[in-house]
Amino acid sequence: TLITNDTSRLQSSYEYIVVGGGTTALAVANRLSVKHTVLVVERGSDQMNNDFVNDPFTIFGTPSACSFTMDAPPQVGSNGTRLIPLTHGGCLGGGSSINAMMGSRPTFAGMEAVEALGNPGWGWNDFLPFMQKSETFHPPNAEQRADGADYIAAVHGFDGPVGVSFATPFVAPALQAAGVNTSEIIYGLSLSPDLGIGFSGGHIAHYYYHIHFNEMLQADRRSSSAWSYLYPQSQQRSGLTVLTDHVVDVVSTKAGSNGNITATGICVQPSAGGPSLSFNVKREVVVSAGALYSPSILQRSGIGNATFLKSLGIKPVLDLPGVGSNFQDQVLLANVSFPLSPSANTTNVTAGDKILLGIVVAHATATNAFGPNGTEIIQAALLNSSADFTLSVGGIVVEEAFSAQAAAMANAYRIDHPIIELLYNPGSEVLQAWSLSILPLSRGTVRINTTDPTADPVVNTHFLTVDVDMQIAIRMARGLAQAALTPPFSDLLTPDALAQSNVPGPDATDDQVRDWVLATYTPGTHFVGSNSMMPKALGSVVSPELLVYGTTNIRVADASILPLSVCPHTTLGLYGVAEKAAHMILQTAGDT
Ligand SMILES: Cc1cc2nc3c(=O)[nH]c(=O)nc-3n(C[C@H](O)[C@H](O)[C@H](O)COP(=O)(O)OP(=O)(O)OC[C@H]3O[C@@H](n4cnc5c(N)ncnc54)[C@H](O)[C@@H]3O)c2cc1C
Repeated sequence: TLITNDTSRLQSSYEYIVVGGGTTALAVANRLSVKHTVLVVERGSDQMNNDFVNDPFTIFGTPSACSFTMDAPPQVGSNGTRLIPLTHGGCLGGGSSINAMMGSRPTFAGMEAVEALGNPGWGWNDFLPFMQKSETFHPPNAEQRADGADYIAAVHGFDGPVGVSFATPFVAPALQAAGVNTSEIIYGLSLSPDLGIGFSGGHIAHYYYHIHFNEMLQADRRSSSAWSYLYPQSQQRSGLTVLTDHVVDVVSTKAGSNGNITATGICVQPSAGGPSLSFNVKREVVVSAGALYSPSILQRSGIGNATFLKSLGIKPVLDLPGVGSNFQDQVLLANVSFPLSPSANTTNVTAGDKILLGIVVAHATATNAFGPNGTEIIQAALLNSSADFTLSVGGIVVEEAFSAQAAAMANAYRIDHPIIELLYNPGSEVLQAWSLSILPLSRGTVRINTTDPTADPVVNTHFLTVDVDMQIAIRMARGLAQAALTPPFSDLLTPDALAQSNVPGPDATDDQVRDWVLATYTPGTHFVGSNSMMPKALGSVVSPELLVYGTTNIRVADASILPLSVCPHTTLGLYGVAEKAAHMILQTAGDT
């Protein structure tokens, strides 16, 4: 594999061009380049030898050469005042080179909802084999099993590129045990044998991570898509060229006789500035720049809302109003730290210097979180939600997109999709409990405001603008307070830990909790949906084959295609998307 930032080493034409060198992109490129020439173009740099990026125990959130943040402007869902930071990965590996490596998957109920939105072939049973193809799962060893880890072999893969394993040794067994027991009490849940079984029903689980812990494979290294699909000796491809430090400006197209358009290549420029240059494509262009950037590339290429594009001086080649709409993310209550009791200051609780996030997690269903009628309460709230605000801001482009998604979500909750994730983090001075909403209904937009390819798009998140999302966020905050007051987790904290944390106590009114949520929440950083896969009549962008509607050979393969936020954490699901995308592309090429 040739990885370079020097364009003089490149050919002028490739069979496939992959736009972006991130999580999904490198997996797609790996599979296509077994038999075909492939060019990957990544805006960021190659950080292969950067130990800070590779080390899975680097303190999460520390800025790195791969970590970038843009701000969403203040809006209703942020009290009209706060900027909302949108952090993303910007080197080879993309988000997988900076993320917290928590290895969850979408659920059975979630993938059924995706399929029900007009996407045959995307239900759990069809999708699972693609997730399995991507992974080498490392079963827990005797020591980890003794501490509570378990797995179900039938749902895993054992010879894919991505290393997935429990931490070795278990990070902080005493905290994990406390987190399990407290979550059992708060949500009435029990320990699952494996969090990747598409679980129906809420559960508690010990997290596994996308980390190569295995000495034979790669010891203690982040299993980013770069370290899984690109760098290892076993993954070298003579047909694969990766151009770094170059930003893709547009996909060049020509019109066909039947009204469809066909990609002929791409136009790129050095990320640091300089003259543009073009590459031709013989077969397909795969846009994989992530949910924040893929819509921008389509928009610059003249694919999007024609009126909007004209307002920026861009000649529309395809009027596809859904490009950049249906953007969504979960809401994370993460500014929550509880002071550690001095008596609990042991590495069994604090994890010493090997801190990983979310070492134990509870996935609560609506019934677990809202009581015996929880599912009916949330279903009614979803089905009675008004589309007016979301339609007015462009979060959806046709009203039916909102009702169809609300109905698919309501059905997922009927099956028993989780609604809240509660997770516990170790630490030497404080312990953290965080809470993540999983399946929001609020929808935002990603739109360029300039044709400069190096500029960030404007992302209007519109988080928490649909009331059901706020109801869930309030329940999330209540769960955090309960955790701080419920033994055995509370036994690890100082007696005044809840007051010190600023989390509203049990006596706070819903209005007080709402205010705290609006002042405190951050994005889950699992951005999806901005080029959604749904029927075109719902104002969507790609078909179930991931082809951009109205094109013969432009596919999108990244988090932007997910119409719903069905993954508690996205990465392992996105490797499934990548494997499925590559399979469909190779089918079109007649290779499978
Ligand atoms: C801080 C953080 C923590 C997270 N923690 C977890 C976790 O614990 N577990 C989990 O499963 N998920 C986690 N995620 C989410 C997960 O990492 C992302 O959802 C996933 O990486 C997105 O993959 P993608 O392929 O859609 O896009 P990305 O991986 O973002 O790849 C897009 C790539 O395209 C490049 N690009 C963009 N525009 C252009 C252009 N014009 N030209 C060329 N290149 C371009 C970008 O530089 C980037 O490398 C986290 C994310 C963040 C940001």
